Amino acid sequence: MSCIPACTEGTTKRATGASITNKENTKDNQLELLRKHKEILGREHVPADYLSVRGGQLSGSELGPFTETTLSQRQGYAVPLRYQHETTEVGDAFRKAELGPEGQGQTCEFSKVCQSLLFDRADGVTLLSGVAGSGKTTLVRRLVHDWAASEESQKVVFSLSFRELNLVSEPQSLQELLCVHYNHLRAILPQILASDFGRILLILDGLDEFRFPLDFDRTPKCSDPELAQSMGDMVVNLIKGNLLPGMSLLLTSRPHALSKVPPQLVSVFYTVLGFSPDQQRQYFLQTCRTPRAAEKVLQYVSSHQPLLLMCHIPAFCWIVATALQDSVEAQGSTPLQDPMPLSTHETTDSPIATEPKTMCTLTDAPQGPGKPATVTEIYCCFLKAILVFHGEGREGTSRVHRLQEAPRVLRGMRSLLRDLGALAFRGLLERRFLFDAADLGALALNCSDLSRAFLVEILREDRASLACERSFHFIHTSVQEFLAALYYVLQSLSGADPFFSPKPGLASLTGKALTAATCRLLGHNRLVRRNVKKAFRLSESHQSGHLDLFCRFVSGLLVPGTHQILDGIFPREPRKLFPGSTGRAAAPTSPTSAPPFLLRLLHSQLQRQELRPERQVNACHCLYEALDPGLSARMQNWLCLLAQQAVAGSVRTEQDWSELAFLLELSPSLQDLNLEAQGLGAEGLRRLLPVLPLFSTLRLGLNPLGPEGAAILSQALRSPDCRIERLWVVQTGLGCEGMKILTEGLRENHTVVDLRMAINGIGDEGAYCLAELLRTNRTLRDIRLRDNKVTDKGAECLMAALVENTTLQCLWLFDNKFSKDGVQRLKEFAKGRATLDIKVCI
Ligand SMILES: Nc1ncnc2c1ncn2[C@@H]1O[C@H](COP(=O)(O)OP(=O)(O)OP(=O)(O)O)[C@@H](O)[C@H]1O
Repeated sequence: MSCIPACTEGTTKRATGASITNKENTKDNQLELLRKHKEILGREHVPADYLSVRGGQLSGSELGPFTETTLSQRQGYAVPLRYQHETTEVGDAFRKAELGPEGQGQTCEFSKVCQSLLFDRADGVTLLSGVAGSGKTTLVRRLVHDWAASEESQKVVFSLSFRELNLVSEPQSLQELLCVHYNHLRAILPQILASDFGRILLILDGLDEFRFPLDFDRTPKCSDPELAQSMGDMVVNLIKGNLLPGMSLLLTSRPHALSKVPPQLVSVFYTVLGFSPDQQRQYFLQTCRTPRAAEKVLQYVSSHQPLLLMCHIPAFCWIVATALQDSVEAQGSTPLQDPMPLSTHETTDSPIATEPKTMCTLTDAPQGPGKPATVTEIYCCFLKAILVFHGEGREGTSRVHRLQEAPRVLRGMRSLLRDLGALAFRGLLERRFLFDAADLGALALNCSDLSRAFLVEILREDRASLACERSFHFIHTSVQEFLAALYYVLQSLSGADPFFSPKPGLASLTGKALTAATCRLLGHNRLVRRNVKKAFRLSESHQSGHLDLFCRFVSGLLVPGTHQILDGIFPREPRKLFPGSTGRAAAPTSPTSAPPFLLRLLHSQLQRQELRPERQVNACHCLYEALDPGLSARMQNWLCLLAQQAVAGSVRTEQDWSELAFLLELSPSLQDLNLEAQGLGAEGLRRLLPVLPLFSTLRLGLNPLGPEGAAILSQALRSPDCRIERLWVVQTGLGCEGMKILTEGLRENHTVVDLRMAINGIGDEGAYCLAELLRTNRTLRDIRLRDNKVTDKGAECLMAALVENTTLQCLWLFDNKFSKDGVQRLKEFAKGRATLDIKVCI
C-alpha cells in the first residue's frame, strides 16, 4: 500500500502548527474543538453501526441494543499454551472463568473497564484480548461512544486501528498521524500532545493484524511526538511509555498475537469471554424479530453442542441468528424441524437429538443434510439466507416462495460468489483482511456492485480508514474463511487450480486451457484429491492455526448434503466424487458423508506423531464437519468411559487420544478427568495436552507415563490457563527423573494442592527435588509418597525443607525404606508441627 497523500500535507503544516496555536487559540476555542471532537467520534461510533445485522439497511429503531459481554481481568498476563484457532477456545475460557481459583482472573462487566479507562487517572498499557468475533472492536466502539456521551469524562480519546496503521508505509510523527486522522483538532493537537499526558486515552484496535514487526530491544527510543518514525517503532515507543508518558493506552488483540508485547509492559489484562448462556439468550431475544423465533433458534442451537459452544462468540450468534431466523419464521407455528429446507431435494430424516443433553450431543452426530448441525452447514444457511431473503426485489414475496426460488437465485450469484471467494482466499493466503478497489477490480468485482444488498452484508466499507481510497473488509474473518473455502472447493470440483488467480481477458483463457490440460493429464478426481491435500498441508505449515477453520469448511463443503443446501451454487448433479474408491481400509461411508479419500486423509493425520496436538484436534473438527460415520460410535465409547461405565484396560490407539481431546473441548462442564488404567502413554498424553490444563482433577494413575509423560504434565502445569488442583499420578513409572521434571513444572504452578504419587520409585534423588520445590511452593497442601524407595537421607532433605514451608498440611510416607531411627526422627519432627500431619511406618 502506498503512503497516504494527506501525510505530506501534515508535514508542511507541522512547522507552523505550534506558533499558530499559541497565538490564536484561547481556552474557549480549545474546549469548543474538543467538544466537536467528541461529537464527531460519537457519531462515528453510534451503536447502530456495530449492531446492524444488515449493514446500513435497517433504521436505528429496528436494531436491538448492545448485549453485555463477559470479561475477565487480571494483573499482568502470560502467553497461553495454545496457538490453535481462536474459535475453539471460547468455551474453555468460560470454564476457566466460572471456576477459576483466586488470582486466576475475576469476571467483570464492561462498565468496569469503561470506568477505569475513562475516569481513573490510571496510566500504562491495558491489553484486551479475545478470540475472533468475541466483540473487541464492538467494545472499543462502545467505549468511545460512552465517552462521547459523557459530560464528566475529562479524557481526550484517540482511536485508531492497526489495520489503518498498516497503510502508512513512510516514517511519520505521532502528531502528523493524529492530525491526518483528526483534522478538526489540527490547531490544538500540538498543545494536547505537549501538556497533560494523563488526560489522553489512545486506543489501538487489532494488534493481530499489524503487519510491521515490533522490536522491543532494538527500537531507538523516541519521546518526541513531532519526530517522524516508522509505524513499528512508533507503536513500540508508545507501549514502552517513551512517547506521551503517563497516557493510557488500550490495545486489543486476538490471543495468538499477545506474545508481541512483553508482559512486563502491560498493567492490566482483560480477556473478552464473550456471551454467557444468559447473555446468549438475551442476544437472540434482541436480534430475532419475535421472541418465539428467538426461542426456537436457541432451542435448536442448544441441541447441538459444537454450535452451542461457538455461541459464546457474539459474531457466531449473529451468523446463527441470520442463518436460522427467516426459515424459522417461514415455518410459522410448526416446531423447528428443518431451519433451511433443501429446496426441491429430498431431505433425509436426521436422527439429531433436539433435547439438550447434559454433556455432549456429539454422539448424535448429524447423519443427513436435513438439519444444519455442523459449522459448515450453518454458514451455508447463513449465505443462503442473505441471498434468498435479503436480496433486492424480493421484498414483496412470501418466505416460502423465496425458498422455492432459491436455486435460481443462487445460480445467478455463482460467478459473483466465485470472485468474492477468490478475493477471500487470496487474502487468507497473504493474511490480508483489508481490500481496496484495485483488489476488487482485479477479480472483476466492481466497486459499484458493492451497494447491492448481498454485498453490503458480506463486505463492509472501512469508513474510518486512514486511506484516501475506499477500502473493504469481510464482515467477519470467519465469513472470509468460509467464502475462501467455498471458492477452493468449487474450483477444485470444476478441475481448476484454486491457486491460479486469472487476470481478466487473455490470462483467464490461458487459465482455462491450463485447467483442461491438467484435467486430461491427471484425471479429475486426482486433481481434487491433490488440491484438498494441498489445503491441509498449507494449514499444517502455519503455527498460528489461521487456516484451521478454512480446512474445516473445506471438509464440510465436500459433503454432498452441504451441496444441497447451496443448490444452484453447486451443480445440481455433480460428477460422482470418487466412485468405487479402492483406498486401503476405506471407512464405510454413508451417502451423506464426505468422500472416502478425505476421511482417509484426516485419519492419517491423526496417526502422525509429528503433528502438533492442536492440529490433531483440528483434524477431529474436520472429521465432524465431514460427517465421518464412525465418529459418533467412537465418541460414545469415550462418553461411557468418562462416565466410568467402561471396563478398564481396553486397548487404545494414539488416534483415540486426539479424539478424546476433541470431545473434551466440546464438554466445558466436565471438571474431573479420570483416565486411570487406560494404557495412556506419553504420546497419548501429548495429544491431550491442549485440554489437560483445563481440568481441576486429573486422575492418571496406573498408566505408563514415565519421564516423558512427566514432561508433558510439566508443560500443562506451567500453562498460564492451568486449573489443575488435584494431580493423581499413582504408579505411573515416573522414577527420579520423572519426579525431577515434574517438580520443574510445579515450580511455576500455583494451582496444584493435592499431589498423589505413590509407587513411583522416586528414591532419594526424587525426594531431594521435591524438598527443593517445597522450600518455595506455597500452594501444595497434601502430598502422598507411599512406596517410593525413599531412605533416611531423603527424609532428612524433606524435613530440612519443611522448616521453611508452613503451608503443607499432609505428607504420607508409608512403605518407604526408612530405618527405625529414621521413622523416629520423622515422628519427632511431626510432633513439633501442629499443622502438618506426617504419616510414616517402617
Ligand atoms: N456486545 C455485542 N452485542 C451485540 N453484538 C455483538 C457484540 N459484540 C460483537 N457483536 C457482533 O459480533 C460481530 C463481531 O464483533 P467484533 O468485530 O467486535 O469482534 P472482534 O473481537 O473485534 O473480532 P476480530 O478479532 O475478528 O476483529 C459484530 O459485528 C456484531 O455483529
